[in-house]
Amino acid sequence: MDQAKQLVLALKQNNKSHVGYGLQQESEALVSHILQNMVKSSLPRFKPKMKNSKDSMRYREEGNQRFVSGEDIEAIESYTKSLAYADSPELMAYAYANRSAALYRKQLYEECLIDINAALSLDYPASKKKKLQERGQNAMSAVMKRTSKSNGKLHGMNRIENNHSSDTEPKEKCASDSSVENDVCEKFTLIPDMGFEMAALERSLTESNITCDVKNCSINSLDCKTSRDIEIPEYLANEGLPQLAYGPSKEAPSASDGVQITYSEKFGRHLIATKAFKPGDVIAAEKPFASVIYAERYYTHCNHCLSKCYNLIACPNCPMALYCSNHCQKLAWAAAHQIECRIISLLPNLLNVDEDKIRMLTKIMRLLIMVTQNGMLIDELRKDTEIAESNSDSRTAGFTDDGKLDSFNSRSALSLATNMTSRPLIGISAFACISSLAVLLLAVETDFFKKKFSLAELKDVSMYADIPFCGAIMLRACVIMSSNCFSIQQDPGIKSGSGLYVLHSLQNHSCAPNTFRHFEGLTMITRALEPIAVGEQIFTCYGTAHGCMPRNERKKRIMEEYFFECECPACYNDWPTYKEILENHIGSITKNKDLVQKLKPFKKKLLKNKYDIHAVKSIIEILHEETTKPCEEMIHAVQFLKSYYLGVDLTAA
Ligand SMILES: C[S@@+](CC[C@H](N)C(=O)[O-])C[C@H]1O[C@@H](n2cnc3c(N)ncnc32)[C@H](O)[C@@H]1O
Repeated sequence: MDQAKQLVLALKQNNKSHVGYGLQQESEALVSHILQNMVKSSLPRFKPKMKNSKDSMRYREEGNQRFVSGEDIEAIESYTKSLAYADSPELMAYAYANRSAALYRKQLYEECLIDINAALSLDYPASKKKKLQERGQNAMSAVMKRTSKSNGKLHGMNRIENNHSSDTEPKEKCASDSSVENDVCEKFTLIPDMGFEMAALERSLTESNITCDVKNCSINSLDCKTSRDIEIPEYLANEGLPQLAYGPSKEAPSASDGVQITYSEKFGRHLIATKAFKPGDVIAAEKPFASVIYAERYYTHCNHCLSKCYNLIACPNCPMALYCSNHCQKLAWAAAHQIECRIISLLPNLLNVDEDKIRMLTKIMRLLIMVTQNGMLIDELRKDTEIAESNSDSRTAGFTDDGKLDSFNSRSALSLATNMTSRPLIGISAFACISSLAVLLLAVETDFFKKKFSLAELKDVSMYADIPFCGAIMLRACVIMSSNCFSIQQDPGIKSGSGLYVLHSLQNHSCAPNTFRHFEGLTMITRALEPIAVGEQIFTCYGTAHGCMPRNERKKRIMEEYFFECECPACYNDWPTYKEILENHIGSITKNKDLVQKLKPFKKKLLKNKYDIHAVKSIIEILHEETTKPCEEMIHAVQFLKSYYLGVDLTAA
């Protein structure tokens, strides 16, 4: 048997627990072996995607064509690409100016003004400035009109300050005396030329002394949200921030004090209710330990906070990372991008645009960067790994010294389920190759290991213990992330990235879960979908809801991706899909006169006010008590509850 296969088998067979710890030595041996072979073989040349005028002009032209055909949103995306690839102030200015035209036509006037200011502050040709300024005046009038009409708060203002306005620039005189309009003028003054700021920006990024603290990065990234404010429906804004039912748990502060971490052979670690939950109660609220944007959202969403943004600004070095604000850009640089910047632009050429591999590589590299704080804490991580590996208790694996599962602690993050024993050899081997490639790129392309190595230096990789150590951490990251990551959906139906949420990763799956999740910024919030009694397990759904997928398909997917046989009530009893239930009125209560009578007052309340969420919760409680599933009315009621918190149109529910 060849050596690599033996090493993979050792990883599967020596697996001491189902969680992340206990495999460091075996993982290092496997990664070292692959690395050694990679270094010996003739690797393709690492050729990065760089900013360049040809691509910038090509995307601008693409944007122009889309603009002419009336496809404004698509044009905005093309102009954003043009901006990302621009390698001169002039090309950047063109991209901003053209994007402002599409934004103007889309009636996104505030965003339009931001881009006009950006173009004017760069090298926009003097001969074309007049037209741009005219557009700016028109956009400004439209904003003023809109603002005085609503007399409300103006959204999106921070970004103009964050991005390109300058306090030192003279402000244009206001045409009106009204205080709202004065405010508008203050925020949206068209600025004259400010010169090219790229060098200054780069300097400020490099010199930035923002510490790489996961907790703070996440909190700050929420602060930068401006466009989100507009999108949250008023009824939700009035609800205030979601509060954990019963307050935070002492053992797992991101969870409610009404749940407990438990372990069993059958379920591994999981969450059990120790107090009763009502529909809508918040069971957990958590920011991600690490999150990454999906490549298909590079030019529509902020690389750091993952929010949708029409005014993305570009990383000065690479054409792949764009941000909603300078604030997010600085946080991203400090947290991980200073290392990743070089690598992400290599991947498309290196991995032949295999999206799954690129996605996994970016995720594991991000996790490594976070757990070692940009490579500064490798020794500390090594010591901590030893402490963590000495705990053989599956329930408390990865708990901190003060006995907590901490959402922002590396030890806790690296303790999540790996499914190593159940994985096919080929899957582990593929992950080992991706991890070896990732650590090799870090060693030869960045200063992550304090210096840049040449390939020749790495012929005997055992001389540099940090390299196989970090490669092995990334191998663990592969298996952890493939079993635990959640897609992040800040806007219903739009998955903008993927996040590792430590506490949420302890939730097991059911195709008929008793909870649902939604996002506020990067924070994931889990709420009870129906009453949950003391002693019941908290279940989430891993993307195979019984209503939308037939049983065989669900079971196959769950087995292939999560390695267990789903025995939830929907699978066990082969419940029909939503379509079948609704078409055939399965479990309908219409013939149960008493129950219909009981629900009447709440339905009346809802007819009066479709946002009366208390009435919906009462209906769910009554149906939960008095019907068996599947039940047509229950489907409507829980759909309504979900839609309410997801902020989607309630009339469609
Ligand atoms: C995100 S983790 C959930 C927490 C996990 N039980 C643990 O021990 O950390 C996903 C893994 O948990 C296990 N799992 C999830 N739902 C399960 C269920 N309903 N029954 C049995 N195992 C389940 C599977 O091994 C799955 O790959």
